[in-house]
Amino acid sequence: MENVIELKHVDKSFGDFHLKNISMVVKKGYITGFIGGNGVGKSTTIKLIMNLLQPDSGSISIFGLNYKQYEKMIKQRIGFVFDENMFYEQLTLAEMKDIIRPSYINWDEKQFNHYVEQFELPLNKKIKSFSKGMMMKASLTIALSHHAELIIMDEPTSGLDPIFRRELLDILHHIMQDGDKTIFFSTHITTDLERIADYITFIHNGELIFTKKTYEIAEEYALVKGGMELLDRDTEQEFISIRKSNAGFEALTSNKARIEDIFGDLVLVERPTIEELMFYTKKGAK
Ligand SMILES: Nc1ncnc2c1ncn2[C@@H]1O[C@H](COP(=O)(O)OP(=O)(O)OP(=O)(O)O)[C@@H](O)[C@H]1O
Repeated sequence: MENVIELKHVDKSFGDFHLKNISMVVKKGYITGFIGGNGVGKSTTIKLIMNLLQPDSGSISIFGLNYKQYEKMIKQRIGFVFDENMFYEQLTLAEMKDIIRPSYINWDEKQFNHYVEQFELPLNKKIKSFSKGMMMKASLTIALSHHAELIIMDEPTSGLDPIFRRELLDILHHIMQDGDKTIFFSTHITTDLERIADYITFIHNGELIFTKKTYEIAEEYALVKGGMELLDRDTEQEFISIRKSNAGFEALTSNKARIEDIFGDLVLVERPTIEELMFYTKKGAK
């Protein structure tokens, strides 16, 4: 399976913040969701992947190519969708398109018109009058009109209402039918991932926790609930983190099978949501 994005031992520091020894891959033909709490390094990683920042050490390759020699070639093949407005607000979408079009060898006017129609975007209204949802659709239209093979999105669903979020996820799902495309997107909204992500990459405090197939997470991780009498110094070591209360404990494990061996049916073993996974991992790291 081809890796569209590959980071090897990437480090990047800003003052107190360190992105530490990140090695990760994004596989071709899949949707990978990129999760982590506030300020853990998601945008920094995306900027490194886009060559908007350079790593202090380590290497980054996109489509197997490095930015030093092949920047132009790589950028032709990426569609970058920000959560911020990246257009000139005083222009209309038609005018903006005329500025962007010459930069792309593969620009496809028919495709542009197709998405403008599908997304019901006004061509002749100033972009400053666009809602956040319209802006997102415009951004995606541009990415799809130059036949980007890799679509990278930083928080595409933040600030969108639930109906539009769902619509956007459907659009992304539809884009994937093409087979050649790869989507990498960061989000805080974990239910979005449960809906469409094939892989999940999780970072915390500048460190990569894992990249896993979404369904594997449910197989390996478990939320375990039981009585306090089951916990002692040894059994506590089996968990990533534990929340204790008068009613008993609730804890996260990354080794569901082992917990089942140790506790049998003395505990309740449930499938964690991605939100619970993030919550307990953060707690465990403290
Ligand atoms: N250009 C910069 N100069 C200095 N510090 C920066 C710069 N960019 C990011 N940081 C710091 O690096 C850390 C990680 O930021 P980053 O934007 O990557 O996090 P994030 O995971 O995307 O967070 P959020 O989900 O809140 O957007 C933060 O502490 C931030 O303040």
